[in-house]
Amino acid sequence: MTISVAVSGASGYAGGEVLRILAGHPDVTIGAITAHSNAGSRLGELQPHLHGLASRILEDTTVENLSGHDVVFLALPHGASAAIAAQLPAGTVVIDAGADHRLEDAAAWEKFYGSPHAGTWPYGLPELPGQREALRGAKRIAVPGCYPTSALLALTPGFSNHLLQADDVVIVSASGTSGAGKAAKVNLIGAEVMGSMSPYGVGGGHRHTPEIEQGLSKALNAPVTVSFTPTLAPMSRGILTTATAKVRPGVTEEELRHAWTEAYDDEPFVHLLPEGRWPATKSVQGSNHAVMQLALDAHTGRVIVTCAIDNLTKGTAGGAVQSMNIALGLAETAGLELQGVAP
Ligand SMILES: NC(=O)C1=CN([C@@H]2O[C@H](COP(=O)(O)OP(=O)(O)OC[C@H]3O[C@@H](n4cnc5c(N)ncnc54)[C@H](OP(=O)(O)O)[C@@H]3O)[C@@H](O)[C@H]2O)C=CC1
Ligand SMILES: CC(=O)N[C@@H](CCC(=O)OP(=O)(O)O)C(=O)O
Repeated sequence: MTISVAVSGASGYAGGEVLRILAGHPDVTIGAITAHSNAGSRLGELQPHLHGLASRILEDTTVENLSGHDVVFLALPHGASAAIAAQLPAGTVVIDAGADHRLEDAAAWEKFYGSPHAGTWPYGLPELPGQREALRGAKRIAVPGCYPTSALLALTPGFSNHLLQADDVVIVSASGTSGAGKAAKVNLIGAEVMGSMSPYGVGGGHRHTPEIEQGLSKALNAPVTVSFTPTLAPMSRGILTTATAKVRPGVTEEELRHAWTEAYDDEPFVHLLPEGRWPATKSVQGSNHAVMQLALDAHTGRVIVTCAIDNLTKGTAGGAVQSMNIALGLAETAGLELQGVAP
């Protein structure tokens, strides 16, 4: 079976990463590739690493150009995907890398994104409880944000097994600058970023806070509140998330390790590392894997979980392709046999 796929936002980081993965996918042919200001350009000028697709021309991102494919990936700025998605045929699998369809709470959407809520689609993080089943046969998929991917993978086993307290969750993440997209911004230029680290969105203001709270609250089946601080790190890609929460009285490190092992032992892309080894972003760079480690800090009664992903792969395009594979009944790992890189 060959699946025809269109990729919008193909000049950007997320769309480019979708193409990098699809170029090696055994069941896919790449149809239309579209952009906005770069429509009309050769892909090779904008994504020089995609050698096999270099001569392809970017078309305008229109419903007409995206129609007629089995699957459409939307890798567009927030707010741009909902209008296009609404006009694509109901039978097409539409996978939105943007935030438009992630949140269930319309008020939270309006507060953090400042526009009307477009609705909620099945969430493309199959490792969450029940989520793989929800993605089977899905025609619309919301790809999680990159920070929520790492944070939810880090803490979900603790909440779904009722091992953690819900009101004192602290998450600090460091991200490579590609997480901010390809458009030129002064805070992302080399002189600002190289050899320097700085937080942003401090004090509950980051739009991924409600997305993380939504996921953890579902895992616990009760409200979870989160303090989330993102940090810009001097690297091009990768996320290292450190998530901590108070454990419930009497919970031991052995119980914690057992819960995380049970959750991820059979997962092809999520790994609790052997005891004593801690995650590094480089070991997952360019791959769809997430690696994590945990410890119980007996002094404060907190579990510390550190999780590394590649923001563009497991955090966006890899997760998107993994979800597509599940939705279409393909092998879940198809096209995703990508390894990390050595230091
Ligand atoms: N970067 C990351 O780590 C992650 C990104 N995402 C999401 O993926 C989406 C794309 O992000 P990213 O690739 O980083 O961003 P980029 O800025 O790198 O790319 C944006 C893409 O959208 C196109 N575009 C810009 N404006 C419009 C418009 N008005 N209508 C249609 N297309 C438009 C651009 O085309 P052109 O270049 O031709 O102007 C470009 O192809 C976002 O929603 C983001 O939240 C999700 C998880 C992680
Ligand atoms: C470094 C950086 O700027 N990161 C982005 C998150 C990127 C991402 O995953 O999320 P979305 O899909 O929700 O855009 C940010 O903080 O907004």
